[in-house]
Amino acid sequence: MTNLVQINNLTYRKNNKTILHDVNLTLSAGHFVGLAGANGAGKTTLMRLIAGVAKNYQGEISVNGSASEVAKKAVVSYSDELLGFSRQTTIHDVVFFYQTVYPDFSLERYQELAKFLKLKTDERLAILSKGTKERLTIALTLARQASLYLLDEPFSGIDVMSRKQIIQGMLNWVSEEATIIISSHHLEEIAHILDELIIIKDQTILEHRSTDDILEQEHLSIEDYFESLYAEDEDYD
Ligand SMILES: Nc1ncnc2c1ncn2[C@@H]1O[C@H](COP(=O)(O)OP(=O)(O)OP(=O)(O)O)[C@@H](O)[C@H]1O
Repeated sequence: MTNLVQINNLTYRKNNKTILHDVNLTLSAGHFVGLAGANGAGKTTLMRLIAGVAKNYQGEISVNGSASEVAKKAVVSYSDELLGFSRQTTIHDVVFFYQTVYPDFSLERYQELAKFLKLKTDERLAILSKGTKERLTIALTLARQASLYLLDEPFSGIDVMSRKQIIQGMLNWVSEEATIIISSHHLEEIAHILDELIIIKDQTILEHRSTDDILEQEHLSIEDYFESLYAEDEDYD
């Protein structure tokens, strides 16, 4: 069976700086995967590469067996902070754009998500709070019927009570065959829904392990295990 994501010997440089070096990763369908790492470790960059947004890398990245950017964009749902829309654009206009561009975008599913996430249709992006923008990004990303969802720090501006509800809700919104990668600096909040954890350190994937394995073998919580791998670094905040 074809792996959902297959990365071989990936190295990515930008402006003469090596951001990721010799990354190898295999992901299969139907898992919740946490992506952890310190600030600047390369989490966003890795997501952009998997989504086909970042280009000019060395090595191989394939999704559902295809390395083409068009094929990746067709099966990977990734919304990077509503970039590209003017401040005057309304939520309704953004939704219409998604419907037009992505054949797998389900308006019915978006409406369910928007109701749950308390989004209004007529508001302009300019007046949305950080948390409301994040809610919109979550709704747009999950309203596609994709094979792979990438959520990059989706909850940083969302209040704690809503965060818990949204994290729980994600278990229902994403189909069992899909895989979802979530990056977060608050592993303790998402640890209970994760099947696997990826840790990026020193420009590469230091660990990719099942969370059950970490809990059983290391006798540490997911967040304590992550912190233990970074513990030797004095400048880690
Ligand atoms: N255009 C660029 N040119 C050079 N370096 C860049 C560029 N964009 C990002 N970087 C660097 O790439 C590294 C990885 O950045 P990235 O945003 O992927 O990290 P991250 O793990 O998502 O960080 P955070 O947790 O702070 O969001 C950082 O050191 C950053 O400074």
